[in-house]
Amino acid sequence: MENIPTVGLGTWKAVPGEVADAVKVAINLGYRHFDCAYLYGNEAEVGMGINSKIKEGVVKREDLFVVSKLWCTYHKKSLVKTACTNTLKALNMDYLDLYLIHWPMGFQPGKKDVPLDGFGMVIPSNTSFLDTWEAMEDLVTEGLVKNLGVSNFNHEQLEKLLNKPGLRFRPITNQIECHPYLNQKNLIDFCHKRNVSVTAYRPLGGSSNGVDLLDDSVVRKIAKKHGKSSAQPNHIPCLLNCQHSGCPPVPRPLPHQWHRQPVRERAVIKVSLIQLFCFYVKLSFLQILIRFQIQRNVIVIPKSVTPSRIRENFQVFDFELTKKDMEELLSLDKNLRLATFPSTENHKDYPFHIEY
Ligand SMILES: NC(=O)C1=CN([C@@H]2O[C@H](COP(=O)(O)OP(=O)(O)OC[C@H]3O[C@@H](n4cnc5c(N)ncnc54)[C@H](OP(=O)(O)O)[C@@H]3O)[C@@H](O)[C@H]2O)C=CC1
Ligand SMILES: O=C1CO[C@H](CO)[C@@H](O)[C@@H]1O
Repeated sequence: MENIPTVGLGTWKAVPGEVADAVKVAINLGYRHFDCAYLYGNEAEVGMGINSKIKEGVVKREDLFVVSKLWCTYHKKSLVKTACTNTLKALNMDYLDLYLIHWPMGFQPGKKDVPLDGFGMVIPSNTSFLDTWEAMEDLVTEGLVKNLGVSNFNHEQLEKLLNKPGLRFRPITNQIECHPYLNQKNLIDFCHKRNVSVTAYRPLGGSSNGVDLLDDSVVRKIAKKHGKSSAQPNHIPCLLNCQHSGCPPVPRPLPHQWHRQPVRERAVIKVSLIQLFCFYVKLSFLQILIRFQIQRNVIVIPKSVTPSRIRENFQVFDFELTKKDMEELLSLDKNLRLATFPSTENHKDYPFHIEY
């Protein structure tokens, strides 16, 4: 079983036109894991970003860990290979490192990704994820995919899959929503006990209809406490270019001295410095949420198309949360699930009717 790089780049809602550049920036910064899906409608652009870095010689294909997901309208055994080859064509790649069943629920095949009935509820297919898994296993045998996994599976569904008679390949991960307001402790414990890793999606509160975890006082407190904030002044360019004790050192002799600036100008500069400082500290708040997952042995795939954030989200290996920080973050749980997929609630395989 291959190791999945701990921090990957999420690509949901990363629009074509932005995402190829984001991927390139990420590769330059050291990201090696990319989380894609047919559903996100941007695999061709993600592939362009990755392939251009391979062409430049910055990375080799084998250095990367590219993940995609089988959408629900392709659960019929006869459609699984078509779905996978379409994804490979879009990405312009020969193989995937990991292919996930995106949801345990199969939908009626067709042009609509989420086919709905007159009541606005999803039209299911008569498939079972155990059968779908067999077709997924064929993809490994045929060399199109290196590893298999699942996403949005509850513990009973995962257990059922692990106990499937004649299982040829085990799922290596369960990709699930996970952040301090839905910490998934029980499901994570369950997966880890069965040697299935967990990948946290929406780790920062989500790309769409999310929660603002920056507003949480505990998250803010822990983030402030960690060197991230005290390290920030080094990143702040000195607006005055002076050597006043409150400013970071600058490399060359200075034309202007802080104490010689007019009072009004000093006030304006102070405000700018504070704003800049807050900007950086705010960014660092979210690093805490990524670090939180890493320290729980959970793989994490924050999404960003903003270069400074892509960088920030990867700078999470130079500090450690204490046991108390971890406990405090865990205590924030309020079972707040963001990705509830309400139109699928009546589906026989809807995963969220049981506790975990
Ligand atoms: N298996 C599944 O069913 C699901 C899988 N996923 C996967 O998980 C990934 C991550 O989840 P996602 O829903 O995207 O949400 P995230 O929790 O990763 O949050 C992404 C949002 O946070 C912003 N952001 C990122 N970094 C920072 C930062 N340092 N400071 C401030 N804001 C920041 C992004 O903005 P911007 O881009 O503008 O910088 C974006 O709006 C998805 O992209 C997808 O790959 C997601 C949902 C379901
Ligand atoms: O990956 C995904 C992106 O988010 C969607 C809405 O929550 C999910 O349905 C989907 O699984």
